[in-house]
Amino acid sequence: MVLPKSKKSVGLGNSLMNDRFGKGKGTDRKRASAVTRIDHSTGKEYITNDRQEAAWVKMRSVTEQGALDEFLATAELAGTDFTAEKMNNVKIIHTDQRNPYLLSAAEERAVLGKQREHKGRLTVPRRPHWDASTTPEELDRLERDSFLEWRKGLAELQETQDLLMTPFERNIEVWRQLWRVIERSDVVVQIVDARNPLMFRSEDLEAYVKDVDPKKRNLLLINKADMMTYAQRKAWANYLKGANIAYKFFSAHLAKEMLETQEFESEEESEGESDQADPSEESAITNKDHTAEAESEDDAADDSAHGDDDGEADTRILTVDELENIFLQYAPADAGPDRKLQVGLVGYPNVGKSSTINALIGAKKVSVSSTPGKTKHFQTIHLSDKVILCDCPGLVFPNFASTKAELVCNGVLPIDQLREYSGPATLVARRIPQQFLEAVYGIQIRTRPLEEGGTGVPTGEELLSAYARHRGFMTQGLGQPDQSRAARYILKDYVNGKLPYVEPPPGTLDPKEFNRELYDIAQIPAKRRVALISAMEDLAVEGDDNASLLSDMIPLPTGAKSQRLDKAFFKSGQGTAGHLTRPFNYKYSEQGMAAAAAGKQLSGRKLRTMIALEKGIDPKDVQLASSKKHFKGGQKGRGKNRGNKADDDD
Ligand SMILES: Nc1nc2c(ncn2[C@@H]2O[C@H](COP(=O)(O)OP(=O)(O)OP(=O)(O)O)[C@@H](O)[C@H]2O)c(=O)[nH]1
Repeated sequence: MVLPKSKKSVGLGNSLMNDRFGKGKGTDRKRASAVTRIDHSTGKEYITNDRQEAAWVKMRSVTEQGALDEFLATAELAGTDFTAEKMNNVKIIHTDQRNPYLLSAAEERAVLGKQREHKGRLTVPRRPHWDASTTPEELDRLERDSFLEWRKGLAELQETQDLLMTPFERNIEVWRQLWRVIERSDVVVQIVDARNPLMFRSEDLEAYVKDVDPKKRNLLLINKADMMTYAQRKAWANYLKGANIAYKFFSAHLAKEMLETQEFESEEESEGESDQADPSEESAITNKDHTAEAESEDDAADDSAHGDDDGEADTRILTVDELENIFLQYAPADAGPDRKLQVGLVGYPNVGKSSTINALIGAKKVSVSSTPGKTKHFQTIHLSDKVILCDCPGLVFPNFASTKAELVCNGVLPIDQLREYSGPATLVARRIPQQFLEAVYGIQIRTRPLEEGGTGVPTGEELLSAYARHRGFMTQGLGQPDQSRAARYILKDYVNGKLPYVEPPPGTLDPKEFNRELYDIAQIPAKRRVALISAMEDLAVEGDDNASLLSDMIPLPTGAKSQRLDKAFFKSGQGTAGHLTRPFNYKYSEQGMAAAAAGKQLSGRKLRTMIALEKGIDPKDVQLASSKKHFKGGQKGRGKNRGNKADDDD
């Protein structure tokens, strides 16, 4: 039987035609406006009825293109008819040739070797040379030609070497913004994510900055440094110094928190002046030597070192003021007193560029507004009478990647459009210790026993199934755990740092050992921490009272102690998925913990143990004040503790 063709059905051919030429384009004169274009091969003008693209369409980031889109875009860039282009210049590259799953150790070594060999070809496109005699049309043509050459070079590298690359920016308009930012900046700051600084760094961008003008300076700003332990910062600092890379650690998150604390404290101070505070309400729980004065001293120490342990310059996480001072050190020596320093900020999407700029301008109370004029797409922000920030759109640089799973986990490939999730989930299951995953989510991951061929590490599927079952995510029909939905949640938690993992610097460091400290009990959401401690106390685990590393507290699943602990911890009613808001250095306030404990009706003894664990002191030294009213009506707490929503379910 032949089914009548629905009028609404859209075949591939139709959709391509609509996509390319638009429905009714050409016939509907009202919608189509005549545009004069230049045929770049002849230099002659011609009229086309293409709709004029809005500025945002031109600026839209193009990273992953299907073969056909890539082909059409290349033809358009070449300014020639695409049928002719097809015969001459364009080869359709299958960017998906590489195995998107994980690599074996041997494969990874081979890939890394090949990447090293071809590293020099990972270039950013250069703006061709131009001078006063170059007409805008000539420059446009030159730029397009050289951009096309650049794309061909990278396509060839991908094709002939079978190397997986980042989905680098393919829209010339975005690169044009970068060119302008580089041309006008005295210092170009590459913002990278602390969890994998080198992955987000473009070495060639630094070379390009120097090509444009040797007087220009480069700085690698390692943002999200709050996600690293001190030892991790130290290891990276040693590596970067050894490689002669100018770097600084920063955390837009901590900077924002510090700003809020300052605002809150100044509000409190002004309130306090008119209304004398009741000293008994200052702190409901204190330990013997942790008085209000001591606390303010602690705050000051915290502030000055900005979460740093010893204030060492190499590992220090800068405050906004310090960052601005560093910028000023890069001011050209020959600049006159009236000339403002121009600081270009570039980086991949999601590395925290906006957050960094917001922290900088937040401290200055500057409102963001773009300077009208030629600089339509990148923003210029007058930070002070000495510094102008130039904010470039986030863009993906050409870089190698070993697998697609890595690109997903680094936040370079979007999670919502993901179809293959088992590779990235396996990477998460390999990187984050099973005990930590179980404690964070309140799940129990059933792994295949060693004697049946299990490896002792959960597979991606085992992790996803456990999570899906726990959250009640089931597929329609067969009612199997909905792994794909579970993957979206877990991968987002990984990308936003709730499941912490920092890549070690290249060398011999073992990633497991490098990250061990990250899986600290302080990382577990408050609710689950209470349950965990409660379980420990029920079992009276001896000698572990002051242990805070989860890996110390919960031995390998095969251990007898662990099985007992698991049972107690996972007893019914303990499991709701919880979340961390801050992955590292996150100290719950005493008030916050007490509130969580009050919700759980914890005994004073357990609460004391919990606080002792948190503070690394003897439980006997913890004093509990009786005041419960402090916890009523939400915890305003001290500024330092605001935003402790660590245990929210989603
Ligand atoms: N832990 C932590 N998270 C951060 C920090 N800075 C930014 N983030 C988070 O990283 C994510 C991306 O931050 P944005 O500032 O939007 O990143 P961006 O680079 O401007 O991204 P685009 O606008 O896409 O270019 C957000 O979820 C931020 O909350 C930081 O210092 N520490």
